[in-house]
Amino acid sequence: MTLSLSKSRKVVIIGTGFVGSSYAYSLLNQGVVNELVLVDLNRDKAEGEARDLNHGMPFGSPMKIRAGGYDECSDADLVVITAGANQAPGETRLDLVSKNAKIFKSIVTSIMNTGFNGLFLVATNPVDVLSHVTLQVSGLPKERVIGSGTILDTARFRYLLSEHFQVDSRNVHAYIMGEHGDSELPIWSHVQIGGVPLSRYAKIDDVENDKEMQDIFINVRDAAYHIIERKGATYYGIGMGLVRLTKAILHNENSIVTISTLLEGEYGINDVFLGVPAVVNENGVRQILELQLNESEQQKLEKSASILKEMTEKALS
Ligand SMILES: NC(=O)C1=CN([C@@H]2O[C@H](COP(=O)(O)OP(=O)(O)OC[C@H]3O[C@@H](n4cnc5c(N)ncnc54)[C@H](O)[C@@H]3O)[C@@H](O)[C@H]2O)C=CC1
Ligand SMILES: CC(=O)C(=O)O
Repeated sequence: MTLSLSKSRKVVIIGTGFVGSSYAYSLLNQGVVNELVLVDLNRDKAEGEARDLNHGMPFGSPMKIRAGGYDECSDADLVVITAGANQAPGETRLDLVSKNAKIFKSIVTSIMNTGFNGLFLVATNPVDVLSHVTLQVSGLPKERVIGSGTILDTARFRYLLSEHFQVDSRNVHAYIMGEHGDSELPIWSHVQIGGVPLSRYAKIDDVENDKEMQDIFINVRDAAYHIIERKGATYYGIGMGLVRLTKAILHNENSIVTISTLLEGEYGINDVFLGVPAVVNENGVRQILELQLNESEQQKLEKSASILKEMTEKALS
């Protein structure tokens, strides 16, 4: 169902490559915003995408789509950053840090110079580190800088569990937390199918050490590598994940989603962006959910945080 948009909602996408254009296409299909502006270093690319998307308008919901410059950010509700380098086959997300941190410092400065006073949603990798760079350069309150974090990994996890157990993925409740990357972790202790804890549903005593469950997690963690080897990039899943977050924000949904946000003592971790479940609404991150993790999950989360902290310190220096 398409929601009626009584309130004007303007989104600017910075970077109209695979991810930015997939997000735009998904926004048009789901009728989430009134106004969408596409900005790219390659102005022709943004212009071409805007024209192509506009030709789908009679099949979607009425909205305004155009290519533009940074000045369009001055009255935007949400700026979504998908600009920068993506991984070559075999490259990790963290390998992109120096290239993309430099690009981000310039992009975020240009946006703030327009007087922008909305929310940032960051998808470029390494997303946790670049969300922190965005927070620092923008000077905005922390709740207004959101990274897509582990929203995609969580979706992959729910999908693979749903395939394994042959249950609709919307009835599988599960979280991937930590880095959007190699040190991420599955929160097995909180996986539920239709409200039934996984160990009970699947009759597995030690879920965390079960070979089939471990294989599912490895396929989640390594999904991007598998796709990049085959088609060069991933973009549909994250495009839809970004729309989910856009709806949570602009429609003030108070939804619980796994995003990257600055931790200040939650889970005993300080001053690092990482993926956690949080309540998101039109003001941004309202509240981080503090799940009761078991000892092994807590240790893995702390390890992931320490890897990100080291990378972030380098990127911010
Ligand atoms: N967070 C997530 O779950 C995911 C993140 N990604 C990340 O998204 C990013 C983008 O990936 P793709 O779209 O595949 O790359 P792409 O190469 O197709 O597109 C990047 C776009 O950014 C533009 N760009 C570069 N510098 C710019 C600047 N200073 N200002 C404006 N535009 C600029 C380029 O012209 C290009 O159009 C990568 O870092 C990738 O790793 C990709 C998939 C999932
Ligand atoms: C590329 C990337 O971050 C992903 O597909 O998870």
